[in-house]
Amino acid sequence: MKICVLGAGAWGTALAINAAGRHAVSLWARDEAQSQAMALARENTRYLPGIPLPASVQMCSGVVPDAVAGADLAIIATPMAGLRDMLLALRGSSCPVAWLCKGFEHAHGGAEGLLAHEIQAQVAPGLVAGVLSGPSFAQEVAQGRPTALVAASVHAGLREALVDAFHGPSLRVYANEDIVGVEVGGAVKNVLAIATGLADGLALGLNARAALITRGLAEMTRLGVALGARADTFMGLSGLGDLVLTATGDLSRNRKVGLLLAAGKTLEQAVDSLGHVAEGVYCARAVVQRARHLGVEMPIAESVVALLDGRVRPAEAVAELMGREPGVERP
Ligand SMILES: NC(=O)c1ccc[n+]([C@@H]2O[C@H](COP(=O)([O-])OP(=O)(O)OC[C@H]3O[C@@H](n4cnc5c(N)ncnc54)[C@H](O)[C@@H]3O)[C@@H](O)[C@H]2O)c1
Ligand SMILES: O=P(O)(O)OC[C@H](O)CO
Repeated sequence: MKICVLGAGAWGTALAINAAGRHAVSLWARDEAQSQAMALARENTRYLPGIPLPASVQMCSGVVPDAVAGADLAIIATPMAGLRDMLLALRGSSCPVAWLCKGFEHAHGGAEGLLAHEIQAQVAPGLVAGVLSGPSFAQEVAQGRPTALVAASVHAGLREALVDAFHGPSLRVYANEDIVGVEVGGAVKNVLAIATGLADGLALGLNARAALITRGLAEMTRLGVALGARADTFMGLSGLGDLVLTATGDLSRNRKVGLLLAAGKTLEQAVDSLGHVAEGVYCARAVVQRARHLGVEMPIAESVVALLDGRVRPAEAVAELMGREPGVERP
């Protein structure tokens, strides 16, 4: 199969490396200089240092439709901020497309922040498209360490193409029809990982971490179901699986943001120090906005937004959550 990966950040590079032994893989970088440097060094020194780029991965840059010409599958590996433009560039293409981004689009003006498949329905409804998600740190996938992903789409052909493309000795790819649930899980876990990082940074203890993960899963499920997802999707890889990984794994950029805020860094300092995107920072407001619109209660996500907006300090966010009225346990 010919696979074109659009975006040479950590995750696009890792998946290109993983698939290279089994498929013809090209890796597109928007910055031509970065593309040339990677072709020369056979390494992504900026986003995935220390991991060799197989000789068979072809680096490219330039016009997107030219890059995907002749490909059997295009993978959009940009952050959510780049997805709309990428889909616009691919509008009219007959190549099946999957995105890897996890978030809601940053809400602009009065408009609501959209999930990836909602953006696609708006700007490129004719594409055969879907998402590849699940608990996966780029570094581990690039090193060939065992990982399980989920391929979600309403198109059976796209789900099968993603399994054919990436299922292999170190990657298991499960198919799922519930694209809404898979995307909501991937987006909301990033916001919750900021909360867990914060709690761990404040040394609140393991009980607090477990409480945040469990009640966070309930928030994620409530929002997802209100948006049309199946509740059981949140018990799967893109729900509980990715939440546990991101909330507890120190490779997570979103968790790091929480840890840094707890250590007294400003949001700007925290984000600048990462060198990578932390999608939770950009989609937390959209999560809360969509939840409010649907009448869904998301107190943990609300606290994360208050913190990111500078309306409360870390200790105040915790006090606010603990001071809520007692309630009945339900998802
Ligand atoms: N890194 C991971 O472990 C991982 C795993 C699963 C999913 N994801 C998701 O994949 C997406 C990409 O993450 P990443 O880790 O590769 O990010 P990264 O920060 O490592 O790299 C981002 C890449 O996108 C490019 N980029 C940035 N803004 C862009 C824009 N507006 N338009 C086009 N290109 C742009 C950058 O030049 C860079 O090549 C995110 O949504 C992330 O949540 C990441
Ligand atoms: O580093 P993070 O927090 O963006 O998380 C990376 C992946 O989404 C984990 O599945």
